[in-house]
Amino acid sequence: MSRRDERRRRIEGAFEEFRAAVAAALGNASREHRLLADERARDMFEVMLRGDGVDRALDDPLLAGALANPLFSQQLARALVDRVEAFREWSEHGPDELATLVDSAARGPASRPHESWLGRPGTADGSEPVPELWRVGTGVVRSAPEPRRFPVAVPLLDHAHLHVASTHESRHTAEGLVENLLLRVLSHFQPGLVHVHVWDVNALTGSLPGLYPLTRAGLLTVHDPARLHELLDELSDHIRRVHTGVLVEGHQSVRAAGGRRTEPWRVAVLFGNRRPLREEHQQQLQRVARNGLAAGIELVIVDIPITVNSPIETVTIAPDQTATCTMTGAHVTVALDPPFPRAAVPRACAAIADEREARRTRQSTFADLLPEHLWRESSAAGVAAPVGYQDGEPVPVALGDTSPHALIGGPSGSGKTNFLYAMLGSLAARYSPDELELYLLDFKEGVSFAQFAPGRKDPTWLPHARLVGVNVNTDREFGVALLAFLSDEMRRRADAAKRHEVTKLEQLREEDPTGHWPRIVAVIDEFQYMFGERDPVTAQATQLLEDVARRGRSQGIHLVLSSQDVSSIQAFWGRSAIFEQFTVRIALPKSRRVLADMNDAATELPRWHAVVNHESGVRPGNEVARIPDATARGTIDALQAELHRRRPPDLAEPILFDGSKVPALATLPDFRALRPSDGNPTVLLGQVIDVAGSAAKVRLARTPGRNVAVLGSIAAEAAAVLNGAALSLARQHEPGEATFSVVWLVEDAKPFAERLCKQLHDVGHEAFLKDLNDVQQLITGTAVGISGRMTDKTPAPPVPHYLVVYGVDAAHTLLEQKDESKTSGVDRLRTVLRHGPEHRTHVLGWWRGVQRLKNSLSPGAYDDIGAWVAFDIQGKELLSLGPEPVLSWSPRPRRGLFFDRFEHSRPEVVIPFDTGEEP
Ligand SMILES: Nc1ncnc2c1ncn2[C@@H]1O[C@H](COP(=O)(O)OP(=O)(O)OP(=O)(O)O)[C@@H](O)[C@H]1O
Repeated sequence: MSRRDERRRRIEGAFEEFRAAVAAALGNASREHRLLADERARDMFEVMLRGDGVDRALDDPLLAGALANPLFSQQLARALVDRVEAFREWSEHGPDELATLVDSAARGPASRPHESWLGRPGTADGSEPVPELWRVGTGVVRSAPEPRRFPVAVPLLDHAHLHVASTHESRHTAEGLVENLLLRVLSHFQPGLVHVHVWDVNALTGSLPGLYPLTRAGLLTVHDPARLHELLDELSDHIRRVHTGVLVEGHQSVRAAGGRRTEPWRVAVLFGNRRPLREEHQQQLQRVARNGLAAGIELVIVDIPITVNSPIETVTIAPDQTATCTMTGAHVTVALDPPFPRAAVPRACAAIADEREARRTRQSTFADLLPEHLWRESSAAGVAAPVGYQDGEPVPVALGDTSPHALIGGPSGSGKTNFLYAMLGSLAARYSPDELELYLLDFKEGVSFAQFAPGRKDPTWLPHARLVGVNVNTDREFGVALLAFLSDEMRRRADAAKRHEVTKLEQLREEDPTGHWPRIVAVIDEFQYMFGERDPVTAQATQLLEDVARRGRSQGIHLVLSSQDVSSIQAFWGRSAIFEQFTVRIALPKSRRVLADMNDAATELPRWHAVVNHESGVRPGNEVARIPDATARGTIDALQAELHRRRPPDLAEPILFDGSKVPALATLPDFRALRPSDGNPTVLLGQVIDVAGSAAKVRLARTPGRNVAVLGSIAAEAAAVLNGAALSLARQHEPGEATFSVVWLVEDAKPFAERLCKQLHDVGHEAFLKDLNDVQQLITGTAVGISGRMTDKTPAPPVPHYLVVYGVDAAHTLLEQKDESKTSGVDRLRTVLRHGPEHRTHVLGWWRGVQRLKNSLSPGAYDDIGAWVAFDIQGKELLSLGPEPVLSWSPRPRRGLFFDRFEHSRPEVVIPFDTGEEP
């Protein structure tokens, strides 16, 4: 081998070595690199797997290779285990919990299989909670490791509208879904409680054919494709009417008003073609959607792109007929229930229509007005109750802040009293006496409200009644008294509200939850009597009526005025401030002027019907109702018996004001409250006309003028006042502490005087019966005694002395005679009248007329008679003794006019007492 070859071989060898060394080095690096790359690929795979979710990864074709690669099998296995773990809670409990939830929130036809209800009309009357959910199909969580099925249901009526979006391929599934839902709803409630409207942009007929039998019962209306505006107008009108009629302020929806539902639901189904509606329709539909739920309007919008600003549930149906809905979210695939059997649907609808017709033609009774459960409603926001029915639907009357007062008109015999009974019964059954108080006054000759107070035949009474006035037709003052009472109560409530820094009763009730703040409904039947004359009573009544009508609404005080003929009531129509407040108008057949001028609905009204209008009588507010018989036996009387039985044990009986009754002195609270005392005694002269039934009082102070005169020709009337006065004085003195001189100067009065003496003796007092023979001596003796005390510098304390004199004027001739000191009896009487009161000597005298009083006393002496009660004397005769308002007084049987110069600016009417057994 040459040296050259040798070197080459060595070089090559060295290179070989180098290459081997380099190769070895490079081989190491590449292995390292491969390992690193594998690790990184595994990490990235895991990130992808978990980031997008195992399910999506499993379905992703781009990842198919990676998923099959054994390199990643560990990561895949770990992610699958974790997924099962994550779903464990859901898989074990979720579907079952959902099933239970749907079961409880969607009772009966709302979720049960159709076999158990389809074809049987529903019974729910809306007073029970309405199902919150309605079943549409079965759902499954696509990604769950073990796909378990659960029922899917959506909220409807009162809770949410429904939007269904389908494709051309799935439209028939959408129609099936809508039909199923409508059948569930229609079959849950009593026929008539749900009305369906259908509008289809593409078809006059054709959509939802299975429901057509409902048309004949008026439960399905199919609208012309070209007339969507008519349907939308109808729905808008309905919302407005419900808002003014049934939704008294604060009632959030029709479901709150009056227990049993008073308004049917209206379900409007609109089928579109996936193109937007015209702009104006779009806007109107949005308005209906916004305000409809509270008014009982449910929109089912199919394939109309629209956004609405109110709760709405969306079901989206894919071309493969699977659906998703907003209720369950994007991960749940819903298999919608198949349509109910073709033949069964029209049969079921026919059954509903038949039942509805049967209900409509059936005469509704008083019992139908009553709720299933008594006394469940709250009057915080107002009161509402059905008063009758129209086509089987209840027609309510609502009184609240927005419809504060009601005016009822109807000629005699048209059923006004019956209407009032129906209304009062329906209200009293819903609201407990703690929620509602009734003040009932009847100016009719009859005694229509008497039955609400305890009577001899029927001792039960209506627990809500706080006052019942009957036979008040001649006492218009009682109307004034009631209005004055309401006005005072209104002020009391306003003050309480102010203290709590609120303005309305509803807020006051919230602020003062333990307070007793019921709504007050005051009914005045034949109220026009109050305004019958041009006199101070009418003036006062008008002023008070205006006060209560304007300000009662926010204090929960509501007036219901009824009359045979309201057309001529000046106080009413002449004062817009009054009648504008009477937004509820109820017109019975042939009534005039109760409704607005152009609204003649009452003329056509059949017997026993009423137009109920909550919009001040304008035509669109008309609702016609047939009023059931509420007067027959077993109606209002039976309800009253039941309510009476349930009354709270400490509830007082209503005050009964019976104009034909004579108040008994002995039982009068004001009389029983009298006790001996050191102060000035008070005489009770009769009962004034007020809500409390209080007595007319005169305080016998030790000042001039504290004598009392009775003026009139009838001894019995005079005696009722004088004896009542004397007996009330007797209660205020210990026996023997006062002297009573009882003098009869006319024969008619003798028995009354004798009886008074006996009654005074019976209670331990000294009473001296005197007559014409003794009168001169009595007057002289008394006058001399008084004069003596006046000159005496240190007189003994005076002994109270009451001279009860019947027929003072009869002694005039006798008293005109002068005695040895040249002083006449008339002068002595004057001394007694003038100076007696300061020395506790008071005259309670009867003069048989104003002229006789004037004749028997010198002119200045009239001033010494500070208080008087006049009976059969015309007002103008009394003008010399009292203020100008006496002029309007015309005497009436068993009523006196009372005036106390020290206390009154105007006289008051009094009812004389029954002071004990007749003589
Ligand atoms: N809805 C009704 N269904 C059956 N009978 C009725 C109905 N309404 C009233 N009646 C009967 O008609 C008669 C007259 O009714 P109601 O006394 O209510 O009339 P009114 O308008 O108050 O008459 P008036 O002013 O003369 O008393 C009564 O006998 C009553 O029972």
